[in-house]
Amino acid sequence: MRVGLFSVGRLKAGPEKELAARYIDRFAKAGPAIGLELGKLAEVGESRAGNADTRKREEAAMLEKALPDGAVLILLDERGKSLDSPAFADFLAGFRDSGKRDLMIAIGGADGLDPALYERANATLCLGKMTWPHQLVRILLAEQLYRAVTILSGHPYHRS
Ligand SMILES: C[S@@+](CC[C@H](N)C(=O)[O-])C[C@H]1O[C@@H](n2cnc3c(N)ncnc32)[C@H](O)[C@@H]1O
Repeated sequence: MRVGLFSVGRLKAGPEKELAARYIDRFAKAGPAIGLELGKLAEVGESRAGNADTRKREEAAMLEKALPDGAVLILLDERGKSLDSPAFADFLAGFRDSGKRDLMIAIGGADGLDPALYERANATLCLGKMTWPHQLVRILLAEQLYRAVTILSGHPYHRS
């Protein structure tokens, strides 16, 4: 199964971009052995429309364009469901084992994600109850994807 990321807000060159890329690269290298491949990495700039509802609608339209046909859509939101790392690994493996070809995880911009996306999404997950900037969310998610692969493959990176 290909695991892609959609992010509103571009990462500038610097330590956040480097760290996110480091974990994405580790995920890309270790994932195929357990049936998880790196999918599409879609990064779009924040909409500049006049109000938050319009901005979120425009950003949601960009997400719809980037979504592969039939993809599982997972939203990240501080009000979402909290999973520990082994449960996140099982969550991914469940979609993989049910034969899904693509799964895309979406991170919103400063306004968050459009409400319509929550109806379309297969699940909404959180990385704790605090609100993080999208740059840090990208890093946290990338690390958890790599960690999930190590859990599923029995690699000692994750020690519970
Ligand atoms: C700065 S936050 C936007 C907060 C916005 N006020 C809202 O109501 O959603 C940018 C994005 O980072 C992600 N995010 C921030 N904190 C998170 C958390 N604790 N768990 C999961 N995702 C989070 C979400 O995708 C969010 O849309």
